[in-house]
Amino acid sequence: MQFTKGHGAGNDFVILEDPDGQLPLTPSLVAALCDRHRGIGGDGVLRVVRTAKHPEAVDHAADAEWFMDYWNADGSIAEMCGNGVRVFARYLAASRLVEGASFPILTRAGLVRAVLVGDTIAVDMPTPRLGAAGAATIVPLTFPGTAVDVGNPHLVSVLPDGVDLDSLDLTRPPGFDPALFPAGVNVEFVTPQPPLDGFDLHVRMRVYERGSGETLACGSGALAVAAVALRDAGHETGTVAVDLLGGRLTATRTGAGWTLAGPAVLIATGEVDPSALTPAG
Ligand SMILES: N[C@@H](CCC[C@H](N)C(=O)O)C(=O)O
Repeated sequence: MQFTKGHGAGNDFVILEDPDGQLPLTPSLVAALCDRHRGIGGDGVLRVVRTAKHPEAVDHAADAEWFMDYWNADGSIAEMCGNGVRVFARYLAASRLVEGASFPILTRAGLVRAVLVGDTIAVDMPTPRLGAAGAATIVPLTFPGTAVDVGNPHLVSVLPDGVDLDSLDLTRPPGFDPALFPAGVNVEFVTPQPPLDGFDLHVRMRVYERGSGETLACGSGALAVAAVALRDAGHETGTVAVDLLGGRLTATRTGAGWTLAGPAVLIATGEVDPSALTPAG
């Protein structure tokens, strides 16, 4: 099985090109591929499949040629991946599966458009929808937060003064209210940062991702964090610098919608023998 490995701000993916949707991809194969000791290793899998050839996407075949079939490292499926979609775009362009520097991609959270500008890729993302108040627990502490829907679910918690972002133990999943997030949630912890030239707001965040654990970056999470930061600052629009363990992402809200910009890098290609992988679980 041919694969490519890539990452966006350290959020890393195994990319499988499967234009006709014929790969027998299963949760256990995805988990085995993403295993960092016995597999290739990754926070998730991006299957590159023609929209016309995927049952979840075929109705939108006229809107985009390619569908991002995204899987988390544990083999679960998610609606959106903000870093994944940039890496997906980089792969499409590098493999000459698309023409030009701007093209649509179908995701489970809807149609987006990627624009390639040098090392950076900007994607017009789903508008984050702010929801109910919630809370994230890292025993013995509980942090109030806000539910944010970016196509996938997020819980954004701005840390109170005196709590050091770097001190949080994210080796285990933070607790959350399952009634508020019946399908699970990605949990972001945030601290405001000093102003930065060229940005309206500047924050740092760490994330515990549903299905993948703590990752170096989460693009949809950065968008959720930016939406909360703009709300808290009383801004209708603006550009937010979001610093993550793996680097900086830029989230911008204009009157026309939201854009997420950042790096996307392909680092390797190879061949993996699925029969040599250790089944997950
Ligand atoms: N890392 C991604 C988000 C991937 C999906 C997430 N773990 C979920 O289950 O919703 C990003 O960059 O947005």
